[in-house]
Amino acid sequence: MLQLQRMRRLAGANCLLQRHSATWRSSTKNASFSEVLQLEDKKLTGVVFPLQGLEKYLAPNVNTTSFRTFNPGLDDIHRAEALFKPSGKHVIDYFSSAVRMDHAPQLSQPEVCFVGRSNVGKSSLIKALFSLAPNVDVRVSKTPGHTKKMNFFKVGKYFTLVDMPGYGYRAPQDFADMVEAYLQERQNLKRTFLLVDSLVGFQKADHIAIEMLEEFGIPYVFVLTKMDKAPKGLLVKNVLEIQDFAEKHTQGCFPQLFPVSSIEYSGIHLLRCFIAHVTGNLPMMNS
Ligand SMILES: Nc1nc2c(ncn2[C@@H]2O[C@H](COP(=O)(O)OP(=O)(O)OP(=O)(O)O)[C@@H](O)[C@H]2O)c(=O)[nH]1
Ligand SMILES: [Mg+2]
Repeated sequence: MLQLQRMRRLAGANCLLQRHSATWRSSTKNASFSEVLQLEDKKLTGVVFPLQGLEKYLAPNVNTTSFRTFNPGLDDIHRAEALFKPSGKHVIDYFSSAVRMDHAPQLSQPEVCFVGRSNVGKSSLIKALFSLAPNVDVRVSKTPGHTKKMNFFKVGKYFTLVDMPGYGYRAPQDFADMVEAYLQERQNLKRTFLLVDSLVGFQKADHIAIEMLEEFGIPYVFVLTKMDKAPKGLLVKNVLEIQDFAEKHTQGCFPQLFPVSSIEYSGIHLLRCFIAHVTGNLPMMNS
C-alpha cells in the first residue's frame, strides 16, 4: 500500500518541468566511433568520456577516482558499437509495447530500462543509442508525457532496451501499475538507468524514484541528460552533487554518473559500451 501511495505521488508530482524547445536534429554526425576517433584529443575525451572532459573545470582537490569506475579501452568501445549496428541476421528493431506487466513480452534475453521525469530525454537517448540503426522508430517529443507505454526494442538476440513513460508532470494514469510492477517483477532486468536533466538536477520526484529502486534492491545508474544545454558551471555542480549522492547515500546505484547529450552524442559511445557490458555481451579485460 505504501508503495502504491509512493508511486501515485511519483506519477502526480509536479516537478516544475522546464519546457525545452530544442528540436531533435536527426544528423548522425559523430555517432559512429570511427568518425569520433578522428577528433583532436581534447574533443575526443569530452565526447567519449564526458566526466573526464569536465575535470578541467574542477577544483584541484576534488577526488575524481570514481569518474573512472567503468573505464573501458577504445577497443572495448569499438567492439560494443558492433552490437548497435544492424548487419545480416543481426536485426535491431522495435518489438512491442505494453501498458500492463501481464502484457509485457516474454523475453529471456537480458534487459535494461530507462526511467525518469517526463521530458528528461529517455526516448531521445534510446534514439541516439540506435543512431547506427536509423530505421528503428523511437518517438520523441518536446511535449512532456509523450511516451505512454513501455516500449520494448530488441537488439538482435543480445539484449532489449525498454523506454518507459515518464513520471511527474503528465505521467500516464496507469504509471504505477505499469512501472512499479515491471521493476519489481522483471526477471531479466539487468540495469535501470535513471535519467536526470542537467539543467535542473535532482527533483523531488527523482528522490521518490530512488527510494523505490533502493527498496526493491535493483541495480541502477544515474544518467545526466542534455549536457549540451547546461552552462558549464551548472553542469559541474550537478555532476558533483549526483556523484556524491550516488557514492554516499545509495546501496544499489553504480558509483559513476553517465553524462550524455543525445544531440551532440557526448557520452553515447561509453553508454553503449556499458550496456553491452552489463548485459553480459562484452567481457572486459580490466573489470
Ligand atoms: N538539447 C537537447 N535536447 C534534448 C536532449 N535530449 C532530449 N532533448 C529534448 O527534450 C525533449 C524531450 O525529449 P524526449 O526524449 O521525448 O523525453 P522523454 O523523457 O522520452 O519524455 P516522455 O516520453 O514525455 O516521458 C525533446 O524536445 C528533445 O528534443 C539532449 O541531449 N539535448
Ligand atoms: Mg519518451
